[in-house]
Amino acid sequence: MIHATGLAKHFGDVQAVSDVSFSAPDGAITGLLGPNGAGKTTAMRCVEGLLKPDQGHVDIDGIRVGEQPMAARQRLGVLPDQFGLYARLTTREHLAYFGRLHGLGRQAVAEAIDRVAGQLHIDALLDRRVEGFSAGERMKVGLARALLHNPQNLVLDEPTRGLDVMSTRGLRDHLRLLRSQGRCVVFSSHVMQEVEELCDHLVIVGDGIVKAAGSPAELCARTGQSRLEDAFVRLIEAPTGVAA
Ligand SMILES: Nc1ncnc2c1ncn2[C@@H]1O[C@H](COP(=O)(O)OP(=O)(O)OP(=O)(O)O)[C@@H](O)[C@H]1O
Repeated sequence: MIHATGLAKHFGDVQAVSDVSFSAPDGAITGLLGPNGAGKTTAMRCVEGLLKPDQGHVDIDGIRVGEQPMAARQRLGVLPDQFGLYARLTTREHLAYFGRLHGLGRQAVAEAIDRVAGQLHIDALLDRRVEGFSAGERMKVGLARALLHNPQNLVLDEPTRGLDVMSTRGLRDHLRLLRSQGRCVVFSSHVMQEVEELCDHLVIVGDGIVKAAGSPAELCARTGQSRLEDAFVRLIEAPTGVAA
């Protein structure tokens, strides 16, 4: 379970996030949805412990990220923007490196690689260099890396960017599987159809604040719209506080 409370972060003169709070429960997929520049990535990076917020805090399974970053990271898998892979390593070397960073021993790393390779059907990629991989292949390696230490919580920043229909469907199925296992999944997206299909809970972020939160059906009902896209536009354009 992930709780973000009162996050604020600025970069020079830019207030990227002013006040973002949300809860992402276990056994659910939570979507952070917002227009370009809304502050989604900044908020996610605070959750991941990659950015220190100016204000506010994040708790992962009750562990405060700012106070116990290593313990929090053990509970969290991250699929970063652009998948963050080292082109010169093979998939296996890549996964082994990250497994060791998570403190897994040699045998545990080998077992974890076998497990994620089976889950994500990437056996054929294990001994190839990441360089030259397609977007879908890179995504799978990034996801395998995120799941290697079997985390209870998973955050993904725009995971379907650049993926074709089959890879997108494969990812979607995998996120549903993780939900059915009781994991907490948070992802950011611009793609309305995707969040509508996948998310149990949506957090609408605009201008660095949370404009509204609820299930897709609740957000449609609250704004009197039948389509999520129309509800989203209403919520983003609503004066601060009115729609939340
Ligand atoms: N490292 C940085 N330095 C300066 N400004 C930044 C930095 N990171 C983010 N910003 C600014 O903060 C604001 C929020 O950016 P952020 O990337 O969090 O938004 P986003 O909702 O993820 O956008 P997108 O959907 O376009 O990826 C933007 O105005 C962006 O230019």
